[in-house]
Amino acid sequence: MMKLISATPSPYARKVRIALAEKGIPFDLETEVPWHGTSVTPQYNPLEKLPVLILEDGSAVYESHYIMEWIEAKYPAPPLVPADIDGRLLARKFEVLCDGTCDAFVLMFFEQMRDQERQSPEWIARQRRKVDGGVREIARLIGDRDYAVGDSFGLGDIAAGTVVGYLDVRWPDYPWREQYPSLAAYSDRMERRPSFQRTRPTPQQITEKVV
Ligand SMILES: N[C@@H](CCC(=O)N[C@@H](CS(=O)(=O)O)C(=O)NCC(=O)O)C(=O)O
Repeated sequence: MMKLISATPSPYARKVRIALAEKGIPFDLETEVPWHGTSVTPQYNPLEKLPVLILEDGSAVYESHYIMEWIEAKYPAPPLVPADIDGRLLARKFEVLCDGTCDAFVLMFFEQMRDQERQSPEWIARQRRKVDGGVREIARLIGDRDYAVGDSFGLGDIAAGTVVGYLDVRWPDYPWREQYPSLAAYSDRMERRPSFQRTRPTPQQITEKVV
């Protein structure tokens, strides 16, 4: 059976977990803290990042957007991207926008883990601007739509739903719900899907020095 290396808060890993659940693909979940010396992630990904999908032949598929593309290519039914090229491209654009928003948050999160006097306020402000801009654009694209792309659930919803679900867990004070009530209602609808309910993110304790 395939195995997915994951971490409890990871929005990137949650995308893959949701896709596998929506397609009914069985897999073993291996949860770890990739920041700890005990992490097995580097054995499978030279970039030392999870998620990593380990195939039955032992080979590894890594980088969440590529794992999502791999899953869609190998297990096309039910589709998570539209058949039309513009719909497919828009779904991928959502994933780029949402992954990038998470990336900026992660950079800010770890900068703020540094001793106060070693933190760069300029760097934090730059990353915060990207998180604000990313969430603003996600809210604009979603508007008051039922789904991110077209008229059915898919990759765009997985990407958008996981990034705001991640902010709820990692940055509970971030006021995106007050700023974007339609996005908040959309997120609440997504979180009612069984694939989202089974993959709710939770914080992890990082006990080793990372920065
Ligand atoms: N672009 C990567 C980002 C993955 C990523 O940053 N993973 C984190 C864990 S989490 O932030 O998703 O919880 C990681 O493994 N970090 C370890 C490292 O960067 O060395 C993807 O989309 O898969």
